[in-house]
Amino acid sequence: MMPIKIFESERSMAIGAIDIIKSELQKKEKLSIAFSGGKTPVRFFQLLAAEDINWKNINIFLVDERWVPLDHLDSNYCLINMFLLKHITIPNENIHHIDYSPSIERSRKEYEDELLKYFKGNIIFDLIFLGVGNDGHTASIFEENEAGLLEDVIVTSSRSHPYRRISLGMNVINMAERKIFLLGPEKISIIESTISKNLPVSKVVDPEFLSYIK
Ligand SMILES: O=C1O[C@H](COP(=O)(O)O)[C@@H](O)[C@H](O)[C@H]1O
Repeated sequence: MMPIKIFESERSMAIGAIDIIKSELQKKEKLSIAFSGGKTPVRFFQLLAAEDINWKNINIFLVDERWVPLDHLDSNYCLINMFLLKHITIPNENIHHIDYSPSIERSRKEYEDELLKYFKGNIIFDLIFLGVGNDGHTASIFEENEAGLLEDVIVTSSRSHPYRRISLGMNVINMAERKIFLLGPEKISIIESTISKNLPVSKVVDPEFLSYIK
């Protein structure tokens, strides 16, 4: 059984996640945070947007993205923008999205270069918020994407999911100071079975799991 912090409701899980950001902000002047997309973090984004936070001190990054334009409804950036970014006051330069460039390799490289520039060569996020798919994928790292996992930013795809993807590599995820999974109640059994099945989520070292009861 993996240690999972279980909250009473989706709202209290979101508040738990916000408290992590606030407590890190008390320790550090500036924070780098990478957010995942998907349905699970929507409530978290909505409540976070209403918080009194000095966003000038936070740089926001994407954990992963589908290779689609930023205003495409399947874009993770589009979702984060809809529920968080457009409701907060944050300098444009603090938002680091994964652009839809003419080739996917160019999108990957541009994002990698941006990360290397921001982190001065050593990509160590303060916080990474992760999700898990029903098939045990995390970020956009699927079971079939064993190759290239050591690179900082990778191009991935899956037979069972639409679009090619761009994702932080597992090494970069594991270098982060804290890796926090937000899980709907239906994801608990998935998490519990990932280790025996060796699914991508089981490769995250020292993860923190937050979930809630139905
Ligand atoms: O494909 C993705 O799915 C996961 C999980 O999404 P959810 O809708 O089941 O919460 C997400 O973490 C990832 O960012 C996204 O690209």
